[in-house]
Amino acid sequence: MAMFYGPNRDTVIGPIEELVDEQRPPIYRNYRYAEFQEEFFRQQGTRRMNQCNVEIQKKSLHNQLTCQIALFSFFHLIVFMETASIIPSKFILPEDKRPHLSQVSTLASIPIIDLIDYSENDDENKDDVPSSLLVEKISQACEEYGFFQIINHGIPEELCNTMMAVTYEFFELPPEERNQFYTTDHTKQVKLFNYYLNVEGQDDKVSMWSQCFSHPWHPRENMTHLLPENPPQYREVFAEYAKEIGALMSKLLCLISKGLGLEKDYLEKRLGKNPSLLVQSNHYPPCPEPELTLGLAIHTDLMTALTVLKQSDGVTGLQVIKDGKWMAVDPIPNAFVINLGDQMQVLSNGRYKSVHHRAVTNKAERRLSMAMFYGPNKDSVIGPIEELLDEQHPPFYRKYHFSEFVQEFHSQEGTRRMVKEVFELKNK
Ligand SMILES: O=C(O)CCC(=O)C(=O)O
Ligand SMILES: [Fe+2]
Repeated sequence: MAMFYGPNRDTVIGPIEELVDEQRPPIYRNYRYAEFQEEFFRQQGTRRMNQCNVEIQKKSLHNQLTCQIALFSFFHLIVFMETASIIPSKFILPEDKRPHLSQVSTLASIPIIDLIDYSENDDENKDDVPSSLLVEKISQACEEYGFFQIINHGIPEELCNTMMAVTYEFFELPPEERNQFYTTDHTKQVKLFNYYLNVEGQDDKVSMWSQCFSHPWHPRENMTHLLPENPPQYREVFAEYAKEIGALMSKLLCLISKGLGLEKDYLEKRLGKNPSLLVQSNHYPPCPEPELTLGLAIHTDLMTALTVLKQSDGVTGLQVIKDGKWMAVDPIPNAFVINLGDQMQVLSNGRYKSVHHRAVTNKAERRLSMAMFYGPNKDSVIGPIEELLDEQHPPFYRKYHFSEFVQEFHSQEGTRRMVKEVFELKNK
């Protein structure tokens, strides 16, 4: 365990004047420590930040500043993001990848669907019969937007608020404590990591202005002991939250199955027993230059069928594409954002959309989002649902075991991933 003691960002560093005379002229010029940090980030190659023992010895001809940095780690990246007043070039996107915030539509919105209308009748089996009007609304949202928000979903507001507060507390832990979860090993169950964007024609990857924390959300018994011990309530609150989200996911899968004209338990069965259930919490510190950065790059939720996302109240950041234009998904108090992943697009043979989205940063406030993912069991066979196919509707994808998709996903590491495209048939 290395304990570091470095200068304040504004401290001027250079050869101590008392040690300099005519026989020993200065061999370094003075610099502000912030400038040294900027130079450090500028010199980052394509290495991953998990290489905790990095040595760099490089002479910058430009300013004759020689850096020799040992033991620089992810720890510093976290500290830097949380205290920065200028942003290092490592986070700066090339012009064509920037968010162009003034062009984002704030007037349009994704559908808002009230789940209070869940059931059609009031008898004791009411939960078994979802209202056909609701089924229709959700089906339309899935076809047109691939995204919608739900209100009156039945999950206690206080539990959601506590979950968000405790997750914030996790990201507030001292970096050296949070850092124990940092890894780039994707096989790790519990991980803290950064996303990068590979830019064509550029050696350096651009880092996203966020930190992400991911772990399974079920089965609880298998993983509780792996979750953070700090904040002390994390394990307990998360277990309660996961239980509620699990029940909500079942309802949503039932509504979506009905929307496709299938039995209400079709999708849950098709996705298999022991589905892949992961949570990803994304923490976005305030950013001095929102126009130059992204919190999360444009993506679809590749490995999932369904995502239930909670976002911080009052802080906007999520944006989705609709008709080629970016649209903000402003948070509604006590609502969830629901979106479909690539597995649902394949299952519905392209009828329901997995839509591109991204997260942008802002100067004023930090933001947190918590995405709960529901993906197939690794042995499940995914492909266009047979009942949706006929002569007029030929399959657009070939069938695959989900494990095959996962393998393809990992083999495309470092590229702009096009995974479901590998399984496309010529009919498309
Ligand atoms: O921060 C957000 O709202 C977006 C999160 C997201 O898209 C994801 O975790 O996949
Ligand atoms: Fe996403």
